[in-house]
Amino acid sequence: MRILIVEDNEAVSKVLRHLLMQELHCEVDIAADVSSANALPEQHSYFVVVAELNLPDAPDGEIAQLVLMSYQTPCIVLSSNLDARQRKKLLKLGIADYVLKENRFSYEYVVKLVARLDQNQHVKVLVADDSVVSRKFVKVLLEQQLFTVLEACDGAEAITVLNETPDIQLLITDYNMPNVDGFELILKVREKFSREDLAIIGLSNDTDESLSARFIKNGANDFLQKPFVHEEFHCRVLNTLDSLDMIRSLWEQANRDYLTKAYTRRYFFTQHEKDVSDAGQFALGLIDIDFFKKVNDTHGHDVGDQVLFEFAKRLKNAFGQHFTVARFGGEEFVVAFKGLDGDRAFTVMDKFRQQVNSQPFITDAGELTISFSCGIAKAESTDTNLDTLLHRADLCLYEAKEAGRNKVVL
Ligand SMILES: Nc1nc2c(ncn2[C@@H]2O[C@H](COP(=O)(O)OP(=O)(O)OP(=O)(O)O)[C@@H](O)[C@H]2O)c(=O)[nH]1
Repeated sequence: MRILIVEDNEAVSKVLRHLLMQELHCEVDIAADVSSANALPEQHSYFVVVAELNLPDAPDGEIAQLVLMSYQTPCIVLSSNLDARQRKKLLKLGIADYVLKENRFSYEYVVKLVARLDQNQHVKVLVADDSVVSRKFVKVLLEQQLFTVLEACDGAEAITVLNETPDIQLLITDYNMPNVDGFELILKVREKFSREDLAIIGLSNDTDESLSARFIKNGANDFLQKPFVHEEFHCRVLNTLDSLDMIRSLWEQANRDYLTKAYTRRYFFTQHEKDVSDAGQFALGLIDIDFFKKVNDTHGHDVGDQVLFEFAKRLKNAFGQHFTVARFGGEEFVVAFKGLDGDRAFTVMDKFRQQVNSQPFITDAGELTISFSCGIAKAESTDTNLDTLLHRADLCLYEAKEAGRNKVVL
């Protein structure tokens, strides 16, 4: 990512360049005025231009138009003070945002904004509104922030689009729509998409003051009364997406192991507790890497970590697409073979065992040959919980270790 700063105050441009390079690891060019900036976009392609509003050779914000029209690049405007006329003009032009140079937080905000714009390129937003004018207006605002925007003319179409495009992260929906209105839409959507899957913002020009609370009680994350100003819209959208990121990150921390990114014991139990007593086939494999302490003792903890990471990667590649792969702690892993009987689980696990043992692990200490032992237990009609199944798998694992390791025991 490459960024251009057009700023005549050297102290400001240096601080900004330092922060952008440090935080976002991007390349940054600086121009002190428009005439020196003009040559640069021919040499480089810029992700965004951060430009001062009043430059020596462009004293009235002409730079913003130049960046948007000639450079065809998103623009963040910096200013020491912005009057109402200039603000209106800039928003109408379609800048990504403006930042008032008030204190050091202003520069941190610029960095956060650039990072968010970069992320937004991969974020899909669905706008559901029966008014074409209103829908297009919201779409333009979102595209200024580099979001990919999909449209639906009512709630029914919104549901279809969401089902066809499950990676949509944000739904912005109007209240009054034919067929399926905003409330009904949210209720239907929340049956399938949880708060960590999809964020929702409600919109309405209805004057009923209970609307915002009703939207949020029905499952929306936020609500905006129409007509709204650009800045409020952008802030609400960004706040909502920040919260979504935070919820997802908490979910990841609770459900994925930090080192190997395999699922945690907690996720394993919440996901599979019921499978034990269900009518379908269910088996699990409890895995323990052999002589792992020796890897640590001989080559150090970091090499031990590399082995764990690579082992989990191989496990996920082999089974992760269809089955849950979890790290229970240390060098112990579990695979939940939902839909497989014990014999089939044994066969696939034994094949994996042979692959692991025959393909050395590349580590900082060179190539290491790794083996593991595994106990497989299948669910019986008398089983009522995962612990009893895990206990049986553990007994089989013990047998595999006793029999010399590098073995799978059913
Ligand atoms: N590098 C690293 N080591 C870990 C981690 N968690 C646990 N260990 C180590 O894993 C080792 C487990 O050793 P043991 O339980 O004695 O088992 P083993 O050496 O694999 O021997 P067997 O299971 O009997 O074949 C210990 O040395 C732990 O310190 C981790 O996250 N990283």
